[in-house]
Amino acid sequence: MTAHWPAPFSATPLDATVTIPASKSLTNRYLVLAAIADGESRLRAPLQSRDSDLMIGALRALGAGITEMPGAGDVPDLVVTPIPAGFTAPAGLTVDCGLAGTVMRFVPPLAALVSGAVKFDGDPAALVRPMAPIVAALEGLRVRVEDAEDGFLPFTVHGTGSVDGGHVQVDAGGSSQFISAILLVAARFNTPLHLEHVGESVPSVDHISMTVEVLRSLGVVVDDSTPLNWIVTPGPVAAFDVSLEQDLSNAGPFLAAALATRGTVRIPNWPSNTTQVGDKWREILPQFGATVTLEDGILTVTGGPEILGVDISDTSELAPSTAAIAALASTPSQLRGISHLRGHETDRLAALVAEINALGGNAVETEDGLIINPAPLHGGVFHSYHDHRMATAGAIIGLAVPGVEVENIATTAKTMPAFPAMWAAMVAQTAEPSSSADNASAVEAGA
Ligand SMILES: O=C(O)C1=C[C@@H](OP(=O)(O)O)[C@@H](O)[C@H](O)C1
Ligand SMILES: C=C(OP(=O)(O)O)C(=O)O
Repeated sequence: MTAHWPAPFSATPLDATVTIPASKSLTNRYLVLAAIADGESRLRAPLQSRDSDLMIGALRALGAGITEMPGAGDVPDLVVTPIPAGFTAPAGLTVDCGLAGTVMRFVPPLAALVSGAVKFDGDPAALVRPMAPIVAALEGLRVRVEDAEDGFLPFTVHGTGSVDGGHVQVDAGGSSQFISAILLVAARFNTPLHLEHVGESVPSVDHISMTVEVLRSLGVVVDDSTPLNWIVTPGPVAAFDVSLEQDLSNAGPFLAAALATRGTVRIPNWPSNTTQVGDKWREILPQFGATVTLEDGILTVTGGPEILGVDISDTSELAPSTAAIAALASTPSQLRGISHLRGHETDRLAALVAEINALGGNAVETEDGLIINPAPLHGGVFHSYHDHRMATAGAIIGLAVPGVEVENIATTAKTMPAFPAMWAAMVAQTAEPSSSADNASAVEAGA
């Protein structure tokens, strides 16, 4: 059994500069689109992590050529040649989705565009994540999906090499990825796709906007003028050469560190214009009493003298970090509109309540989120549930509460394998202020 990770505690305010690896959501979208583009594409400084590795493995298995090439920095670029026309999946192919929502939702519609049977499987925790709407959408597009009656992985997609579009209804109340998945490949359908959401409200709508914006940037015509309806016109996906933005959602724990220690954390190269939901930290953190500035591309967050409670909706994948900050606040917080977190890497609402309360906190689950009341926290084990954002939530709390140990910190490899080293280096910058410039580059290198 791996030892628990003693979360670094900082009795003094941090003063640190951190650079974050590339966005998971952008890397995995661009990888899928490169696999169906009209020529060779290049991803510069992409994410290197378990989720991106799983996507690369899936796309290679489906016929795409993906090669590492030296990049401008430490991270190699990826050069992608698209899936050849008429590709047939090798007999017995199983795609390992791990625990990656972007792989288990985005790749099955792509498998429908090649010939042959492709089985999708994943980690034990992946086998309880909702998949029924993807299966229903594929079946609505007249794609045969085998063993999918229970609405979960594993199942097998029987592709015929082409998909006709048409009007498809999908209930994306459980995940925005059900919409993104179909939209991403729809330009390669034979006829226009009209995708319509039916059901309760769609979560994580920023991620759907990201999908639409990325598609448009590659010449795909998407009409989203009617709310909850998307029409995609068949046509080429233009081959591309993109530099990936850093992951602004994964910036969250580092920015939260400024609040947890009443210190300052700076992130250079913050994009001035982005589709990432993580840009919302600029709205969220001031509500907790932090000062946030964006000048010359440097995002600077300084924690206030105390953390104020918040009442906030639709934090999507930012919710675990937001809850961790709320657990350190001096007034109550309510997080709303995140019931779908029950279908993320784990049931995040139950997990956050269990782990915050195990440290002496006072968190309760509501129908659509969490209420977190102020309470003095103490040290103890913070369990991760194989969830990278649970692990980083434990790290945030551990900065302010001595004696927190995070179980399975290695699960951060899902989107940020260097997290433990980056976190230690961030804390070390403050411990040795005279060498802060050196430490800044160590953090940037993820050393
Ligand atoms: O499309 C994407 O890249 C994502 C969409 C969101 O999923 P949900 O809509 O299931 O929240 C988000 O939480 C996930 O981390 C990434
Ligand atoms: C929900 C998340 O991931 P996934 O892409 O696996 O859905 C997440 O990263 O917070």
